[in-house]
Amino acid sequence: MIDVSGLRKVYRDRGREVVALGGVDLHVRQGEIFGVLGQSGAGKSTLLRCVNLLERPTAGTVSVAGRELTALGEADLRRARQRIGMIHQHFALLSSRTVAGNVAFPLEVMDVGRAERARRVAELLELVGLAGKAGAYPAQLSGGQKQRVGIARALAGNPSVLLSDEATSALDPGTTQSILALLKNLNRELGLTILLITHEMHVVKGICDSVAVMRDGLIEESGGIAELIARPGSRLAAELFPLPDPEPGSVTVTFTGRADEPVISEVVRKFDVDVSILGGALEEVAGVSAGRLRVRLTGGERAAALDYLTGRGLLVEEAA
Ligand SMILES: Nc1ncnc2c1ncn2[C@@H]1O[C@H](COP(=O)(O)OP(=O)(O)OP(=O)(O)O)[C@@H](O)[C@H]1O
Repeated sequence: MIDVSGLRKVYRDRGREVVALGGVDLHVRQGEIFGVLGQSGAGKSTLLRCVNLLERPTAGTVSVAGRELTALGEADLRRARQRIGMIHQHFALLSSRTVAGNVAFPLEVMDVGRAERARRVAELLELVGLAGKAGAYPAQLSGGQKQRVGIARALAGNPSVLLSDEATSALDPGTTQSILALLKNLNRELGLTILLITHEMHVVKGICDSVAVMRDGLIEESGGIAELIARPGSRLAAELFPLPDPEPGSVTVTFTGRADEPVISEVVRKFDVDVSILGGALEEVAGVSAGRLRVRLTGGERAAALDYLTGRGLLVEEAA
């Protein structure tokens, strides 16, 4: 649905070149929620703004829903952008317009007639749970309600893709959860593809199917969440399950979706090893439980026990 290839963006800042994107490839499948995770300055906002060409890339191509945006002239690009919604950290609402007026704004730009506009605004406000707030002004709304208006406005043009620029970063934890739940619902019910950028792991954990980890203008790793966690040396796994540096001889076992299988008691029984637990963490990620356990295995048939764990589909990493 979104294909980004060889994307570079170089800013010129007081005679100096800043490489914000150093050659980024990204593939977001139709109907998925894809998170781009990274620290401040990693290049996330630049990447998002290049996807709808608010920012012109220095090099590379961007295609959305089968159209190469980087090949379009301004008029075609404006039309293509109507099918790409965007929501912002600080909502970007017009303070002089009511909730209904804000949601109607893109429909006015698209020349949608008055009656159809009113019907569509009512439908969108219902969809985001704000049916009773049509006449309120942004200053009279909570942060979560403002973001719901932002989401309704972003959906006005029936987009196939929604871009989210740190949409929950200005919200408290409870409100964040309700906005994430709304985004997940829209993704499921409308088949909306969502590309979101965030510096918050709990956003990724809560709703993303796939993730790319960015640093210094490059993607360090990307893929389905369960697949990434199971990849040796995964940065995502290290951030999700922070454990101290491994002691020599210790073993780190990473698992997804099998927390209730008694594998540890099995290896103790089958291979006569002693298992000491040194640390561990368990999380619900993308709807499945996943975790990391740091253990020391001694005695018995240690090597066979490790092979058995690998054979059961667990990632087994032994510290030298
Ligand atoms: N208009 C600009 N002019 C010059 N440099 C810029 C401009 N916009 C961004 N940069 C630089 O590009 C790099 C990437 O910035 P970007 O805002 O994309 O990162 P980010 O990961 O979104 O960070 P944050 O979460 O803090 O917004 C940074 O070094 C930033 O200083």
